[in-house]
Amino acid sequence: MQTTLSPQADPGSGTPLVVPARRATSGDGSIKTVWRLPDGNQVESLSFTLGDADSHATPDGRVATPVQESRGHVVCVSSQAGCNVACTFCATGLMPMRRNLTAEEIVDQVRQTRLLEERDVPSRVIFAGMGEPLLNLDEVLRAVSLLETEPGVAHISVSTMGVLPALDRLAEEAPSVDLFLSLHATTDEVRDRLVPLNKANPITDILRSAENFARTHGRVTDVSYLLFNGVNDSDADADRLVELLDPRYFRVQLLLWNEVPGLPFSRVEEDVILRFRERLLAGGLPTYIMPSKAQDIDGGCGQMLTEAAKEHRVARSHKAMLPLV
Ligand SMILES: C[S@@+](CC[C@H](N)C(=O)[O-])C[C@H]1O[C@@H](n2cnc3c(N)ncnc32)[C@H](O)[C@@H]1O
Ligand code: SF4
Repeated sequence: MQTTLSPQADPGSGTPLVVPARRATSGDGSIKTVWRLPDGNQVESLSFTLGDADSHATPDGRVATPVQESRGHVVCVSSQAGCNVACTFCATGLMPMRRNLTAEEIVDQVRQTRLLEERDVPSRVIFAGMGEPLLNLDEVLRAVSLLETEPGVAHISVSTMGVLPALDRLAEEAPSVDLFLSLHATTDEVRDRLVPLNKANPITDILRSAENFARTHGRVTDVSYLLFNGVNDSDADADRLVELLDPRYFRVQLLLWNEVPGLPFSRVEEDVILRFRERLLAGGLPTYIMPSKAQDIDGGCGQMLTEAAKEHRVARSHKAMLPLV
């Protein structure tokens, strides 16, 4: 269900920096909001609940919730309007990079979500909406310190493609943050084609930095792995992942791709993701499947702003760059 909203001022905290332009509620209860920024740019956030049904067994029989130890309400915020990393599978990557968000605009996505939604305050905020947080690190670090004192926010996570040396700076300056590293490939050859900044930040380098992050913080790093049909879903990929990741420092969250029309990828079937998970578990690597949220309302980052994406699809020529499948 999608609704168009008029901007509303919040009498409690002055004029909001982000105002809801559109909202859509999924059958699974997730809510996607398109926020209008003061200069007219737009970004998206997603709020959802993690429950027991979203938990998965680890190799030793323990149960791990997908977003570290947090259950409850999660708000996924944007840190940039657009993203110039231009990952070849991502709707946001198809858009032009407009600008970095300020720390206040990032935090206001959480505050305004709390005001709009009649549910508990978010227990976790995750920087996994539009944009690459490490390419807006100063503002993201300021936002993290503001969120640390925000009512009800118990956990803060940053999801990144891995940008060096910004990742090392995040480890040093944000000890409260949990890290999600978006890996999505087990060889540089494949990752170069999925994530253009891999050429400057190859797998070995970002994993070394992420391992250091986990050691420094005393918490495991979650490695996000999106499965693409015929691209990165083989048994050999699973075995390479086991070789690459030390289970003392990493665990894997497997994800299904939200289809973005026009992009040359396809989502794997459920039996493939289950087989892949079993192979990682057999190799001793803690692994869980992150349930897809908001499938019925274009839940993937940037997907509600796909009109903008379509305009720029031809100009960015992803297909020409990427004869992957
Ligand atoms: C949108 S990104 C934002 C944070 C950061 N830029 C990153 O890439 O980790 C958050 C996660 O969503 C994933 N993602 C992007 N497009 C997706 C899609 N269409 N379906 C599922 N996940 C997607 C990314 O790979 C990443 O793991
Ligand atoms: S996946 Fe992340 S880094 Fe890549 S284009 Fe999308 S938002 Fe940017």
